[in-house]
Amino acid sequence: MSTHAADVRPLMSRKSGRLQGAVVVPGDKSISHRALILGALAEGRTRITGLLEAEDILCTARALEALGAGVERDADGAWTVTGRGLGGLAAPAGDLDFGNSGTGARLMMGVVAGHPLAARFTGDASLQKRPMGRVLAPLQSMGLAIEEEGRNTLPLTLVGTGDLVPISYRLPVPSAQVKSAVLLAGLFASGETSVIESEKSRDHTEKMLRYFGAEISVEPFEGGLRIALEGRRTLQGQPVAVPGDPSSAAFLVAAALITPASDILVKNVLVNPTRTGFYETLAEMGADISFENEREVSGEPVADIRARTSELRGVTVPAARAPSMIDEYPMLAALATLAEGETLMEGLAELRVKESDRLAAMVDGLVACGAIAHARGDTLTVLGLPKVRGGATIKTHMDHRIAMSFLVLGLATEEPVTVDDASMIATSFPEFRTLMQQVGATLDEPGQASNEARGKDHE
Ligand SMILES: O=C(O)C1=C[C@@H](OP(=O)(O)O)[C@@H](O)[C@H](O)C1
Ligand SMILES: C=C(OP(=O)(O)O)C(=O)O
Repeated sequence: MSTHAADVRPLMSRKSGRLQGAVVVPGDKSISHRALILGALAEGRTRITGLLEAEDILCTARALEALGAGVERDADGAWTVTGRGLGGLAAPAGDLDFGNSGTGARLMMGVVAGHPLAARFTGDASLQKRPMGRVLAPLQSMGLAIEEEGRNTLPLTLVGTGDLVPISYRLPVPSAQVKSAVLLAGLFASGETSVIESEKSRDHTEKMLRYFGAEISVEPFEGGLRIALEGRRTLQGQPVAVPGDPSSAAFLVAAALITPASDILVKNVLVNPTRTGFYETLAEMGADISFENEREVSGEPVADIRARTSELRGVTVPAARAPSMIDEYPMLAALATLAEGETLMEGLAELRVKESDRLAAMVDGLVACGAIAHARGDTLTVLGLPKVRGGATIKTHMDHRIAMSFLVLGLATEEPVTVDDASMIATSFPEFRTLMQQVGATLDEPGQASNEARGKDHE
């Protein structure tokens, strides 16, 4: 059971002046999970530079180690994974604990499915509420067995097999995690496994599989895409340089837009088009942002993102854009409170099954801050105001993105914004507070700010 309740740490942000500077955000979370996993399934060694050293990723690293892969942090900060080859992982001695990470748990289900071993998957209180049926259903049709039959949430004991059968699977939900779990399982099945998606979701698994030597094709299919993988092909360990996470960069960019006279450069950010919906939306809202120094790193497009203070206007964000900015809606919703007019965000059903129900958490928190927001079905509407009051303590529900989004909003509200627990930020972006402070943002523990103020009164 998680000991999370004991570590709860509130954090407060206050109206900030000019933010400026150049920062480097930590490595992309999605690519980091995949580099560790493919490294473990490959022959030979995979050296990873820029790996995100956050809780979600460390959980995946520990799970792979428990399954027999070699995972080590080198003295220079790079990580080396010693692969066991396809099908070479072994039964773990204890539970595989994925903490707060949906990606880690779901991708690793595809890996365990292809090995003749049993593993008990578990996670924290948030992860234990999240739906796993979306991954278990296709994996079961390939041959995975579940000890707790009929159960779709963790903890679960999964029993894999050396005899997976390939499937052709049409994604019922737009999810890169489901797509990736099926493709990873497909590595172990003899013949072609294919996944059909109607909206293109992040494609890091496909790209990295190809890079490690898998036989994989991606073709247009009935208005969407069909990804086909030939099973039982050896993967070869490769060097991987992980670029900065655009989902983490989003918080710094957003902070620059809503604080006066700000100018921030976030360097070395992944700008794969399956991940840049937030930046596209910001441009439509009139934000002063630009991609500079565009280049390619390990087969992924990378750029430095510059953001300056901007007058934003409300826009309609179409449902088709949701997969490419799925984790950025909390931040966008917070920004929309300060844009002129209405922002309508459509097609957000998936937000209800993230680390928290993000639609509900955003509406509740925004309304508590004096903003105007409501959710109807899978649409979120926010009406911008010239000023937002703030002055609330936000319930973050063990959700890192809710915590970071409200801390950014608090830099521009009239009164400070407190989040009830900032500890979950460590799951994806442990350097958040340091980097925000480095560019000039005012973030402190709630008691700390009032002590400082009191100290000043006596000076
Ligand atoms: O594949 C991935 O790395 C991810 C996919 C997305 O989840 P879904 O697959 O549930 O959309 C995203 O929200 C998550 O942060 C990372
Ligand atoms: C949804 C997220 O991650 P995961 O699904 O891996 O928990 C996220 O980081 O916003």
